Amino acid sequence: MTDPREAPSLAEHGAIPRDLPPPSPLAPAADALFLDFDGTLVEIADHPDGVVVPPGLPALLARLSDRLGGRFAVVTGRSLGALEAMLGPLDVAVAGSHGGEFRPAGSREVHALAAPLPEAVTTRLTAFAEVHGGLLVEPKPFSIAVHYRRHPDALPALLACASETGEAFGLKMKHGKQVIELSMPGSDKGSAVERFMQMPPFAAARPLFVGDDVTDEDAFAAVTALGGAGILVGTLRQTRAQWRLGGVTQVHAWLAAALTPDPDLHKENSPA
Ligand SMILES: O=P(O)(O)OC[C@H]1O[C@H](O[C@H]2O[C@H](CO)[C@@H](O)[C@H](O)[C@H]2O)[C@H](O)[C@@H](O)[C@@H]1O
Repeated sequence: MTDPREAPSLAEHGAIPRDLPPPSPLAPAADALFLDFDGTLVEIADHPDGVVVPPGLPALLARLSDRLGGRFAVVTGRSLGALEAMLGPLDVAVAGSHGGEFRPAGSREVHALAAPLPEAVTTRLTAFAEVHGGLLVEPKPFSIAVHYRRHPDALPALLACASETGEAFGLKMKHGKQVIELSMPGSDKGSAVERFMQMPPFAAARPLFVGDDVTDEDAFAAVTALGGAGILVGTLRQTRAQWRLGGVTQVHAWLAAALTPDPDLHKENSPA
């Protein structure tokens, strides 16, 4: 089996993703592609604002969307505002704040898939961060992130505070890469993918989701349930993804190769 679109079920391979084989071109008429941002399209940096965006990345995203007839989206934990602050205005479909914000391709109208985060949550976590060495708080419209990368000793206290705050406000807690996030219920990356897949031009396509973080697991589960496959980026771990790419460099190489026109496509589509 060499095609990620023919991924086996988890039971068949014991939930250990296999290295993605050399890329076959994305099938323009059949595939939908969803990409995470941090740790997938850009390398992880010490600070959320310290990420280095490769100069050709916005153009690459546009080409992927064109190639797939619009069945393409970036699905990130960042707010859409933060994403576009780095990439510039995007015409492709996007979902932000871990599925809380959703925008179809070619539109500037953002749809909310969750209720807004109560201001009191930001107030509470900001106060906590101040007395713990100035932890970095990143409020978003439908979630909030507290980064402990520069203050790892604060993690036990942060977990306790986040857990208590999550219970008090009915929020979901996620433990990402050196970050604790609290999100409004009712949305995650999986529900964002499901929402896209209900809409034209996504409907009936085979979805692939490429992501590195535990917060991408909801999306891996969603694409698998829809007949597609998850592609984990980075080191091996327990995951719902079926396939794996070694890192950001390998993701870019895979995307570049997947964009290469399929020499057999014309033959396959030609009448006998
Ligand atoms: O869903 P993603 O696009 O992967 O976003 C997940 C979170 O990414 C950002 O934080 C992570 O990346 C930072 C920059 O490399 C790094 O400093 C931090 O430690 C990571 O957790 C972003 O700041 C969050 O809002 C996203 O939810």
